[in-house]
Parts: sequence; structure tokens; C-alpha cells
Amino acid sequence: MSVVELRDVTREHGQVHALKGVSLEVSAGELVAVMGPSGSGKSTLLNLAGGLDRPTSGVVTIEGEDLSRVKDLAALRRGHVGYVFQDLNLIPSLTAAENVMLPRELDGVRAGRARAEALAVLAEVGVEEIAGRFPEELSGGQRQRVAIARALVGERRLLLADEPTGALDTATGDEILELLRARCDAGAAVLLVTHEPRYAAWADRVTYLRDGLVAESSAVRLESAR
Ligand SMILES: Nc1ncnc2c1ncn2[C@@H]1O[C@H](COP(=O)(O)OP(=O)(O)OP(=O)(O)O)[C@@H](O)[C@H]1O
Repeated sequence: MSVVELRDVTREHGQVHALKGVSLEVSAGELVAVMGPSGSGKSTLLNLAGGLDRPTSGVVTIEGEDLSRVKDLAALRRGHVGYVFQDLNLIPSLTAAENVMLPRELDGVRAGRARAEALAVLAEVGVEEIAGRFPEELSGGQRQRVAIARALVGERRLLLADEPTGALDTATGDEILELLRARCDAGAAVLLVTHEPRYAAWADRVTYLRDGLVAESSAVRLESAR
């Protein structure tokens, strides 16, 4: 079953037709890379897929629920969707563990349990030892891992990543992709925006956008690239 589905989705910003009718489905266990030139609509697509923005027309469903009919979209997002952005958005005054706990606490999970979950997911992404440190005390790679831990916590099955490797060196970028791939193989659905063929090679499918339309969608899984 698809975790996220977009059916003939358009998005207009005034005169700008950012998306002109895009359909895309990502199932559990699938990693789909979205590529395309600057301005082709990649971030718009990701924002629509995660319910951060609403389409001008067309339908977006997450776990089978039509987002236009969902009353509490913020709660649905916290429950099902994890976001990893290039500019991380970690809260500087909170430790790594506290940053990861935050979405769970917003959902009413008690602090003790939220902390245990945060430590478990920080361990999963290989940075449990920095749980008590603040973002400014961490390297770029460590910060990105914390951001991914925050996106994964609470068993969210849909993971949306917009250039998550943008600020990282190649070796660290590869490690981040390995993490996303592992989550995917464990049953998550991952939508990854990237400019880098190197990272798109980890995907099951690559969708190319051009001028707000899907120019090409290829089911190439490049085993040899890993
Ligand atoms: N809030 C907005 N208001 C007006 N125009 C917008 C808005 N958001 C996006 N656009 C326009 O929609 C089009 C698609 O933008 P989008 O950010 O989705 O592209 P992108 O492929 O992610 O680009 P990049 O690779 O540069 O991040 C662009 O022409 C952009 O200028």
C-alpha cells in the first residue's frame, strides 16, 4: 500500500505554476529520489507530500487519508511524517536529545518515555554519545544525524528529505543515505530531493521534474553504485 500518493496535483503561486499536474506514489520500503533543475518544483512537491502546503487542485493522501479532509493536519503530520531539511532547524537552546524529544512531547508523550525513545533513535543513527550536547557543539554530520533522529522518532513511516546531504562532505553524505536506506528497508517510505546522482543511486526509483511536470520516471536501482 502506498504511504503517500499524489494524484494529478497542481500548485500555483499567483502566476507561477510550480506544479502542473504531477502524480506520484511511494510505498512502504521504497526510496524515491526527486531530481530536476532549480525551480522545477521539487521542494513544492515535497511540501505537498508532507501536508506542509495544500495543492491548488488534485489529491494528496498519506496512509490512505485524503489530506483535504483531515481536520488536524498538524497532528497527522506529527504522527506520520518526518522531515529533514538542509537547514536542519534544530533548536539551539535544546540539547540533541531534547530536540529529538520535542515532537513526541508535543504529541502528549510523557517526558520519561520521550527521552527513552530519543536515546534509542540517537543510538540507531550512531550518535548516542552526543545526546547531552547542544547543536553548536556538534559537527555538521552530527547535526544532520540529530535532525534525522528527530524525523524518525515515533515510528513515522513517511520520511521527506530535501537535500539532506547539501552541506556535508561526500563520506558523511553517504552515511546519511545509508541511514535513510536502512529505515526504508525497515518499512518506511522515503522521498528524497537531491541534485546529486551519487545519492539518487540509493533510490529504487528516480523521478525527474522539469517545469512543474514529471519529465521521466525510471525504476533503476543501481546496486553497483553502493
Ligand atoms: N511561495 C512561493 N511564492 C511564489 N513562487 C513560488 C513559491 N514557492 C515556489 N515558487 C516558485 O515555484 C517554482 C518551483 O519552486 P520549487 O522551490 O519547488 O523548485 P525546486 O525545484 O525545489 O528548486 P531548487 O532546486 O532551486 O530548490 C519556482 O518558479 C519558484 O520560484
